[in-house]
Amino acid sequence: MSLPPKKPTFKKPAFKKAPFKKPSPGDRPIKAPKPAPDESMDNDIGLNARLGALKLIEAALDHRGGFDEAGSTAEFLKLSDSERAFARALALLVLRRLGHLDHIIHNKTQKMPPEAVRALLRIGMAQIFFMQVPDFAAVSTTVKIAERDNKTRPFKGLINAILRGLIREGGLRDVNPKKLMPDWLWQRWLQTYGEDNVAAMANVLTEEPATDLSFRNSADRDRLLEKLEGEAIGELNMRSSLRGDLRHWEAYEDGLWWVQDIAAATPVNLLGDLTGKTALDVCAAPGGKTVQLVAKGASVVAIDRSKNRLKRVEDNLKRLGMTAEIHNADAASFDDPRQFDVVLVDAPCSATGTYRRQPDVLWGSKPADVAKLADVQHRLLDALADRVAPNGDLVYCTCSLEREEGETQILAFLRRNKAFTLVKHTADQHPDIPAASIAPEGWLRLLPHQRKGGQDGFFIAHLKRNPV
Ligand SMILES: C[S@@+](CC[C@H](N)C(=O)[O-])C[C@H]1O[C@@H](n2cnc3c(N)ncnc32)[C@H](O)[C@@H]1O
Repeated sequence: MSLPPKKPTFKKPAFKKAPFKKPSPGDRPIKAPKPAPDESMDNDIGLNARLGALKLIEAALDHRGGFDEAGSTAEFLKLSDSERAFARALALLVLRRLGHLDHIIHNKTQKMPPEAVRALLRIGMAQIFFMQVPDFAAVSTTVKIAERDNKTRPFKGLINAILRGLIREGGLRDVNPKKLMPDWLWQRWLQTYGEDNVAAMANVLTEEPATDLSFRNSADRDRLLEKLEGEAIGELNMRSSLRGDLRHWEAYEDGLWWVQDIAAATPVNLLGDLTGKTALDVCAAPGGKTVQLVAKGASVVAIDRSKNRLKRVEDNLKRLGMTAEIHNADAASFDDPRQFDVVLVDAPCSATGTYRRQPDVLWGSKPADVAKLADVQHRLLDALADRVAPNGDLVYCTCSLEREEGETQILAFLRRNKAFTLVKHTADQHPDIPAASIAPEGWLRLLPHQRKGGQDGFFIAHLKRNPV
């Protein structure tokens, strides 16, 4: 088949930068670490960053959570700030586009090359197509890394030829969305959500997610809209088009806002004013919803099983000048007889809904994870039901797109617990939530493509404990 005329279907995106601030980890796209003046492009600085990216990708593909583990090893932490930032940015781009990149490799080779060679081609292509890295640097560093290893050395000519050929072709062609994600997830979501939805959900991967912020009050949000280059997307929420180190963004030090995807902010947004009420946040870390509950006026008890992650709740509360009672405990066996006006169960889950920001969940998750986590959610719900005061609210949510962790879980809970009734939310009550994200049953099933610019995938059910 002959190629269409050289017409790139992809443009390197232009990003707005935060005013006059230094570059930061997570800032994308990013320049490759600069070579020292007397060194050629194959200097160790550039190579180390790319080798770091390869390690992150390998770990992410190996198992769930591998990306974060690899990012906290001593070896990775030895890299300089700019090398780490580059490595993370490159690895995330590869993971977001993995299906597409592998599809290109498949088309360009007669026989799929070994995994180590594919890994190199992926990082080369991601730099060429999506990063502000000069094409020659992307090619030469990739070939240089290939030369270092017996397994990849014989393929360095092939790598060089493929990457240069792609540069000559001038850009990426669109790809069937089915190629963008692992087949098992595509099939699963196809069954659950239908073809149009699953294709749109896959295409979300091709967009760079913006940063959403939650505020203590709408007056601060409105006042800061311009400075934070934001768009109001909820009563207390903003979508900012800024990039870069958010510690330098307006009012960060004043603790007026925190980063939180709009979907993640929605469970607490559903609750009204909580002044004078008590709230139990049982899977609290890193604390995004804890601080929302405090901001709404509740006295909050926050629990998390992970000591390390709980430290982040403490740090967040401190920065925002807020307080909560904190416990490091397993919520399923938390020995505390108190009942609360609000109990929030933001349960551990497969996190498949977070794939826009954490594309590693697509490739590290396995079908068996969902069943295991559904068991944990079941246990947590049963253990916590009695902590809800009569007439109190129980909000259950997961950042998962799997029914077993959402709809099925809540239907089963309601069958087991006659003391609870589902609160039916409607689109009329919530003009800020995409109407398609509110299910006829009254719970919320937020799909990533249902909001312009995307949102995390979430399931949210709001239950009321009946009065005695
Ligand atoms: C989805 S995250 C919570 C996110 C958090 N609510 C927020 O908005 O920032 C799930 C949390 O549940 C915690 N967790 C898992 N199992 C738990 C258990 N049995 N008891 C308490 N916390 C648990 C994990 O450590 C993790 O921090």
